[in-house]
Amino acid sequence: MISLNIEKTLGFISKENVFAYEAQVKAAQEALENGTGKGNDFLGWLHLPSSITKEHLADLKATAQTLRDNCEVVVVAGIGGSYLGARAVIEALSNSFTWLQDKKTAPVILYAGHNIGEDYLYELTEYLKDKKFGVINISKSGTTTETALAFRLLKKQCEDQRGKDMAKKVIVAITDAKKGAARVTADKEGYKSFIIPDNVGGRFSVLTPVGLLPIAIAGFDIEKLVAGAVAMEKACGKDVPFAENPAAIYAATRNELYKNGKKIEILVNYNPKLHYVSEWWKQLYGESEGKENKGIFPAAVDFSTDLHSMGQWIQEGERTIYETVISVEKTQHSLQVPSDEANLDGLNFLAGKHVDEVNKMAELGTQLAHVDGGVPNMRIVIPALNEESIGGLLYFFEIACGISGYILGVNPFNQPGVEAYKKNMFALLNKPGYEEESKAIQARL
Ligand SMILES: O=P(O)(O)OC[C@H]1O[C@H](O)[C@H](O)[C@@H](O)[C@@H]1O
Repeated sequence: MISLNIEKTLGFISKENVFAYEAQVKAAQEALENGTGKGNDFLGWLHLPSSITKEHLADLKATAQTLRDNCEVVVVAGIGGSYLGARAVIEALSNSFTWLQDKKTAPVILYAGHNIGEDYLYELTEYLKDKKFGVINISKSGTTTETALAFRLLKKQCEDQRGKDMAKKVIVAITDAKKGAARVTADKEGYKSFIIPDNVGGRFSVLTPVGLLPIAIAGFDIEKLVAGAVAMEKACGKDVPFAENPAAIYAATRNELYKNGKKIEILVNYNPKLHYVSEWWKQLYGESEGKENKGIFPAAVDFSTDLHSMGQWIQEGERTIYETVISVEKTQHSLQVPSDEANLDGLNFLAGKHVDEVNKMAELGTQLAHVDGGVPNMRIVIPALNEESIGGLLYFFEIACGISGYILGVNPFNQPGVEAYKKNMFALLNKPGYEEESKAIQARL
């Protein structure tokens, strides 16, 4: 189970003021439960973990097995909420060098549709030329340009290389039940498909097939992942007293920090495998709260790596930041620093210590230094990088985000601002239906 400690924020804000949010948190929890708040048509994630059935997981696992049996490589095509959750979990749980290992226990998972890089796509398609590969086409709207473009290339390549029949077997669609081009294509081509429920927004969809299928293909236990989320659904439930509810405390603390001029939250990890959990978290909080000219800016660093690049700014830059550290209690493997008679590097004071002991002292030393430098610090501890912990962590951030957004007074479940760039891009590319916008934008250039 994860735990949250806010002690090191309390030199900057008072516990009393954090606890003064109790009523607002309660109101937010009730609005979520009763569906009476803003964006209430997007609350399908709230009790999603506990509503996932064994049959659904079995269906996902069977499809995962088909791809595992028939593919050396699986390309996950998606962007934003249709990509980051799967990548976050897969990278958190995978061996860091998995793609370099000769003996593979699962297909290599690659990603596409999350950029419009010509070189990226060229190099990907080149790499896939002699590979038995499959594709998961993930898009809630079914019309996202980045994903659709990548899928057009990959679909053709898969059919050309593997034949239409095999392509049908190893291409899976995860999209809306009825609308969008991805649905039309899946139905027409007869792909196996999974539905993204209407009431679950992209950034809250990691525990739908959007996340679960790629995670299962990568060889991880989706039952345990969901069980971790179910446990957290209970631990963060609306009837859990404020002081014992980590999501309530996190939501209250970050709002109080924001009120006190801390406009940027830096999510910190001390384990490179958590990099994409931070990327996922950035979308979750950025799209949920950054609106109406309000919202904490979600940033992230990987320590100790970034202590050697961003450490200076964090220690002594503008004091508008606070840190939320994700600390992993136990490592998966054991490695000790060897002793060396010559001690030329002067490291014998570390001999016999586990690498993680050094890491933990880096973490503690950094926390104290940053607090001394004027940076409030929260600490989330997860037991280990395993399915249960990660499932719990993801749900914890989701529920805290819903509460936090309601406290802030915004609709945490829409993202109207994302359309602005798309409109301009379509106008510039002369997309049919954008004739007026094309004329208007051309006049501005
Ligand atoms: O799943 P899709 O419809 O393809 O959307 C993918 C992503 O892109 C959109 O522009 C939104 O900003 C995100 O919230 C969404 O997760």
